Order: sequence, then structure tokens, then C-alpha cells
Amino acid sequence: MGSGKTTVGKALAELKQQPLIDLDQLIEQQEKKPITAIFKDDGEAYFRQVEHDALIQTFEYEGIVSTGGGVIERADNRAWLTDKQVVFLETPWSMIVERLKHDKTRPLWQQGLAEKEHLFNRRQPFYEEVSRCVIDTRISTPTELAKRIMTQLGR
Ligand SMILES: Nc1ncnc2c1ncn2[C@@H]1O[C@H](COP(=O)(O)OP(=O)(O)O)[C@@H](O)[C@H]1O
Ligand SMILES: O=C(O)C1=C[C@@H](OP(=O)(O)O)[C@@H](O)[C@H](O)C1
Ligand SMILES: [Mg+2]
Repeated sequence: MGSGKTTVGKALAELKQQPLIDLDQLIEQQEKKPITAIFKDDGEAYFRQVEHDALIQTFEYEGIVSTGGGVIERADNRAWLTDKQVVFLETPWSMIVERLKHDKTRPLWQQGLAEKEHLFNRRQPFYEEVSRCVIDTRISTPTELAKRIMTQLGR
């Protein structure tokens, strides 16, 4: 949440002239309701299953995929991601808090600060485990980050 996956994914797709799938947007289209409503009506476990199915659907898709930050929660998702060109947008906790200070669209962001920080810390090793390249997002614009991703991945 808040590292810039959706924004940088869009910039990367524009630079590379490739299509983009944002998994959250795909899920919202398929479920015909916003993520907040899916969490509220159907629960997180249901969302995680739909998210898993959406991730698998991107197999053989030639383009950019921006995932939600919780995709690495499931071991089967992490296993699926390990041979893909996964980019980890490494962002300090303080910067995430600043970027998302007015956010109401991410259900897990609506909980207490300590719980969110715990979630952030618990997930860091998972991101490191699945990523092929790590990009420091601190001082660059989304377009600059997209260029760095292209350089680091060698195309
Ligand atoms: N490199 C960046 N520098 C400054 N702000 C950014 C950057 N990347 C994203 N943002 C901002 O942070 C917020 C979250 O970005 P978003 O792309 O939705 O993140 P994610 O998809 O990882 O949750 C948005 O308001 C976006 O404009
Ligand atoms: O971290 C998470 O568990 C989630 C992150 C969100 O996506 P972003 O990482 O794009 O905010 C979205 O998939 C959902 O609210 C759950
Ligand atoms: Mg996003």
C-alpha cells in the first residue's frame, strides 16, 4: 500500500508502450464493486481468493501487472511470482504514512497506525523473497522510477 505500484506501473506501461493490468482494478471490474465493498460484504478471505485467481489469470500476459500489496501474503502467490520479473518498490514507512494520510479506499489502511506498521514490517521479507529487482522510491518521480526499472531489468 502506497509504494506506488499502480502509479509507477502506469508510467512503465507508457514508457514501454505495453498494456497494463492493475489487479485491483481487474478485481473491481470482475466483482462489479469497489475493493472497500468487497472487504465489507464478502470479507478479506474472499478478496484474497479473487486476488489469487486474478494473479494466475495474468499468466502468459505480455505486459505490466501492478498487484495489490497483500498479494505476497499467500505462499502459493509467492511461489508463482518467483520466476516472474517482480519489482519491489522499497519505500520507508514514514513516506507511506504521508502518502496515504487521507486515504479511504484501502480497507486495511483504515486500522490503527501500530497495526499497519506491524503489517508493513511483517511483509518486508516477503517482498524481498519474491523480487528480482529492488527500487528505492524515495526521491524520484514515477517516470524516473519506471526508467530505472527498465535499466535494472535490462530492457
Ligand atoms: N514516486 C512517487 N513520488 C511521490 N508520490 C508518489 C510516488 N509514487 C506514488 N505516489 C503517490 O502515492 C500514492 C499511492 O500510490 P499508488 O500508486 O496508489 O500506490 P500503491 O498502488 O502501491 O498502493 C498516490 O497518491 C500516488 O500519487
Ligand atoms: O496491502 C493490501 O493488503 C492491499 C493493498 C491494496 O492495493 P495497493 O497495494 O495498490 O494499495 C488492495 O489490494 C487492497 O486494499 C489490499
Ligand atoms: Mg495500487
